[in-house]
Amino acid sequence: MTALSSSIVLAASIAIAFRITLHANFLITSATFGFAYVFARWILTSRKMQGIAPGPPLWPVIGNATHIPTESPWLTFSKWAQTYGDIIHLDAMGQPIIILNSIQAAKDLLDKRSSIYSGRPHMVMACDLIGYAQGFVLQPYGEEWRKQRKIVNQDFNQSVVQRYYDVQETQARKLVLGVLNDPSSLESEIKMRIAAIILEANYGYTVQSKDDPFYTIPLDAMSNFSKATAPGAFLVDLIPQLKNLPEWMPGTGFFQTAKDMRKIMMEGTWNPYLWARDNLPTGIAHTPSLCATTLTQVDGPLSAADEHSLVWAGSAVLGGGLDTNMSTILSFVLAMLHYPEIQAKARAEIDAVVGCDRLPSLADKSSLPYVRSIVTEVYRWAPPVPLCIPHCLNEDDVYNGIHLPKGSLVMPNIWHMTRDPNTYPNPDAFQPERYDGSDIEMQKVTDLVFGFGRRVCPGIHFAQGTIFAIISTLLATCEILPTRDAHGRPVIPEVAYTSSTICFPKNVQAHFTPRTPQAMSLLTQSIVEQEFVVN
Ligand code: HEM
Repeated sequence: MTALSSSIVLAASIAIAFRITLHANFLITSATFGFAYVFARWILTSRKMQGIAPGPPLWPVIGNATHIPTESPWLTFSKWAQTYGDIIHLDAMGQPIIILNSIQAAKDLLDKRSSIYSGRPHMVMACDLIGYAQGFVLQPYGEEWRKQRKIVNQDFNQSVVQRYYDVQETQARKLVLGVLNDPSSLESEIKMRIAAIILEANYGYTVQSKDDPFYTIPLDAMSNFSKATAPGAFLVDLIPQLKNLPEWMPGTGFFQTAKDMRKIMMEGTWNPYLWARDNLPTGIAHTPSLCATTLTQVDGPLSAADEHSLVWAGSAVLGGGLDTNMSTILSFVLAMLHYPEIQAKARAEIDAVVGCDRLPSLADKSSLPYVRSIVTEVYRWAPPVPLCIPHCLNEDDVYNGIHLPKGSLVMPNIWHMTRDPNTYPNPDAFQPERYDGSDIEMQKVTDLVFGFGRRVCPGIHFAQGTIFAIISTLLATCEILPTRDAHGRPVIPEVAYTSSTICFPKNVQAHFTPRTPQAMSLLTQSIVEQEFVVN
């Protein structure tokens, strides 16, 4: 029984006793027993007695509910590491949460014991009432999750992902032209171009404009996903029994909200897939794509079960790939505003390797170690998913003598790991030089930032293509400069982040100017050529 439910039982018994008799002695006796019960339970559930990891003091009933911060929790968990160590146990009204503050613990548990650490939390509103658990980000560890992961892996694994380089380069160039023409469009341009890459790779579909419903409806579905999974947003997640109430009952507006969100989710997930399925035989849907790979592997139509897996795998790619990539590019722009000298150094490398007569491409990646170091330093300096996506522990476990209870949410604090001053001296500084051009050192960062074990990000290689294409094109063709205030003074945004699972730097605005007239004409020319090829 959870602390919450046992305390409710206790409170109810006291209330009944109160009604039965008003005898003062009885009341005093009940109150004394009640207090003794709560106190005894508190002692029994104390950390030492349970053998659980250290953490802030546990209060009866609520546990650590009032200690868990809502603003940038990774910063508080990082500070707590000094007091409580690498593994912290929190209790949110009966829900155990384990924070892993060390690389060693994360690897020992999430990588090496991944057979029991690969679940995901179950959220009533998002999973049961709306249906988001059909996509594999929230799916429990099991057969359907495995099937969808396989579909994504076969299209985005390291050995085949080059097939999307053209799309990534083209959209990177369009993005740069877009911000050169209108720097105020930075955020919307990044979002649109990253979504365009994913929609091409998923469905062979070319986004027509920022109003295209194949682009806008999935975005609405993703924004609803964030709302539905925000901690504490829906009471039904705290009291799951509420989902059994009749829908006509006052106070059950969450049923209608769930229906509205479900409709948007279904449209955003199915419509682009149905377009791809219908347009593949006519050649209108481009290939290769994730859908084309699976659809062309069978003679005739897919079974309903296989079609379901394909549709939801595609949806998870968009869900997993859009905000993470967007956050990375915005953090890059922010870093370049704070460290302009790094732009100059990167350009010198690009000019020496690529020259001025062509644009950089993904084929140049292996010859541009400083640009690769910049990309890695962005991941380290501002990991887009600072607390990872929580894993769920499916069995009781013991690690270094610490009891880790079944059902715990396990959160590796990636932010803390990439700021460890022993590994990364002066960790707040953006210093691509710290890798000394070594890919082994850079990989140590990507090994953290893309998650752990069997749940590790399946889009890691695809993401790295998109990010490198955009960053190298921006560096090769533009000066990234601060905007100016009314008095002509440069405005450099402070380094501040939202508190969401995928965090974004706040208020990033910049001014972009072409480095040379030649850079501008190379960009325009490459788009014209690409459109000629496609048409
Ligand atoms: C900078 C870019 C990206 C970063 C930093 C990133 C990071 C992450 C992280 C930390 C996780 C959680 C891993 C875990 O639970 O241990 C994850 C999961 C996931 N990512 Fe990415 N990701 C990125 C781009 C992408 C892209 C482009 C795709 C599309 C192919 C993608 C698809 C997914 C999916 C589907 C999952 C859920 C995997 C599962 O639950 O089994 N991500 N990502």
